[in-house]
Amino acid sequence: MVRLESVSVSYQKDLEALKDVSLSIEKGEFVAIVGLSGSGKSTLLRTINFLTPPSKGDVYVDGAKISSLSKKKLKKVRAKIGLIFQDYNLVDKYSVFNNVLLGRLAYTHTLSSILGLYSASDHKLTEENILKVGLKDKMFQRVDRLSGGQKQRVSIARALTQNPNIILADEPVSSLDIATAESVMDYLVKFNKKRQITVIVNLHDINLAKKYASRVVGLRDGKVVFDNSPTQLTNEMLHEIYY
Ligand SMILES: Nc1ncnc2c1ncn2[C@@H]1O[C@H](COP(=O)(O)OP(=O)(O)OP(=O)(O)O)[C@@H](O)[C@H]1O
Repeated sequence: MVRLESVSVSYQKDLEALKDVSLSIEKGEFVAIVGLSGSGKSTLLRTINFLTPPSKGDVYVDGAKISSLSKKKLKKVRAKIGLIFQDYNLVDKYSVFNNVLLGRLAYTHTLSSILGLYSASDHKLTEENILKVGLKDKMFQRVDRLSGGQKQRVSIARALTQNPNIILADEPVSSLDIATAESVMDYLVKFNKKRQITVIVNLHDINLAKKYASRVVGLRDGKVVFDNSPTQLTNEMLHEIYY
């Protein structure tokens, strides 16, 4: 489903953010990427959808080598990858409904999207996904009036509206208190299990990674130093990743 073959990323000469990373992630996995600040977690996620091109190595998504794709084909691959960010990335002045509807953007003709012309099935899907994240009563409220946890549920609903095969989430719960963070993680796990969506999530909090992920990848200075089940995260391994 997602394969990185000897991927390195350099932002500047003599500074590699990722160093020879090879990973293979199968459909339906729930993978947490952990590591210190600056270890390369965001770079790894951005490399998967080609927002950051690798300077060496290859990335494959659903069997397609993404560096070789035409613009049109890359857009198609990206349409199937939902993105969730720490700062939600919502349009503040839009309602919950209109933010979630934006998940259909990649499938909509540019002119139609400018004119706000989405199909009846897009509207239906949007409504269904808002209900699935428990925001029925907020459907037509502006998102800037919502709490952080509610905003993150809107961005999950928007990602779902893409009908994604993969969700990439970059520190999705770092701004939230622990109870709210867990409720957001519960939603991610629910959709991972129910719809077999592959979830790859960067997490600061190792306890959340242990609790929710089926696999943990530990990065240190751009290298993979751990790749196993969370049950294998011994003190020695934590030391390897963090100290
Ligand atoms: N756009 C950029 N230009 C130059 N250097 C960058 C850029 N983005 C990241 N880096 C550098 O690449 C390295 C990895 O950064 P990255 O953001 O991937 O780490 P991270 O593990 O996600 O960190 P954090 O947990 O703080 O978000 C760091 O040394 C960082 O300074």
